[in-house]
Amino acid sequence: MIDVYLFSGFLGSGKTTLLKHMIGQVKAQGLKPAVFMNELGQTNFDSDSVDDGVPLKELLDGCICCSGSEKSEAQIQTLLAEETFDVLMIETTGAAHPVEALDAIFSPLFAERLNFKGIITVADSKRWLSRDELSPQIRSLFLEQIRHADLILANKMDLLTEGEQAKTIFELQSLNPAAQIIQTVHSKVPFKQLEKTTAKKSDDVVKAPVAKLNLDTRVLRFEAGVKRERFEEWLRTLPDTVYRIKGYVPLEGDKYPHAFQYAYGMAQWLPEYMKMQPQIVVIGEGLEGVELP
Ligand SMILES: Nc1nc2c(ncn2[C@@H]2O[C@H](COP(=O)(O)OP(=O)(O)OP(=O)(O)O)[C@@H](O)[C@H]2O)c(=O)[nH]1
Repeated sequence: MIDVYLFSGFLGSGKTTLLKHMIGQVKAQGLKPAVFMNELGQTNFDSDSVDDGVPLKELLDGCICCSGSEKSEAQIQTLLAEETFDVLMIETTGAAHPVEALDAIFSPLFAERLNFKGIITVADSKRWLSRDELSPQIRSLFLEQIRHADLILANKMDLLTEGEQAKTIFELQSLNPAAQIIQTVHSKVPFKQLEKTTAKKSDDVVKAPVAKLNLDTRVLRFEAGVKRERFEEWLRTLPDTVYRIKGYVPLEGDKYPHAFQYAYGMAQWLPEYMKMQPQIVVIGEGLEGVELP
């Protein structure tokens, strides 16, 4: 399995700086890193930070979250098909909600190959102290990135007085009591600290991991084809806390499993012209009782 780390954090907080350190350290351990970068603009200036020889894929001018997640999936799939590597580091845009960015990683296509290690959020400590100046929308994203982290780097500590440093750590910890917080300057942290990070996991059925707030994922496999009606009936019985389903559903009588998407109670079926693994990933809270019909 390939370990996957998701780097989150507000614009300019120090994600690319972290990426550079991590690439060096991963290599020094004799492991091979690969990088997936997401930029909102059409050009990725940060890609120069990635050494030659490190497999790199980019999603430009779109967000890894929401509408961009399918493109991201395709890019990650290409990376897996074309390259051999041990660690995948994903840098999201500063505008991405970290939990939405997980969508691309939780694809059923990768369930057997990717081991999600967690969300590492680089928090700009200086900005944290002046967060009240941000617009409510941006502030809320800023807080979400910290709230959902498995590991928080309280970065840019060099710009704070001792008193401000203590205040920042206390406040960050109050916002996300479960996360480990490390104070950093220029995102300097040993890769070993990241390796210790684990995203919350559920039972054996879970192949993909979990973000905070009890978000679980389950991979459910089909043994045989199902009737579409029966499957849609089953969807209606799911609790509201199932936020997302995607994968491939084999329908009785059809040659190939259909591509299937479900979000906000709405289902979408798409024909598929290749034999994909008949399995779906379910993402939500309280998924213990969720079984296929
Ligand atoms: N003073 C100070 N500057 C830092 C620190 N960490 C990063 N920087 C600087 O902050 C700027 C932004 O750092 P990046 O690593 O590019 O930030 P980013 O999160 O990748 O930025 P985006 O990709 O635009 O979201 C750079 O000029 C860094 O040198 C730090 O701990 N202290």
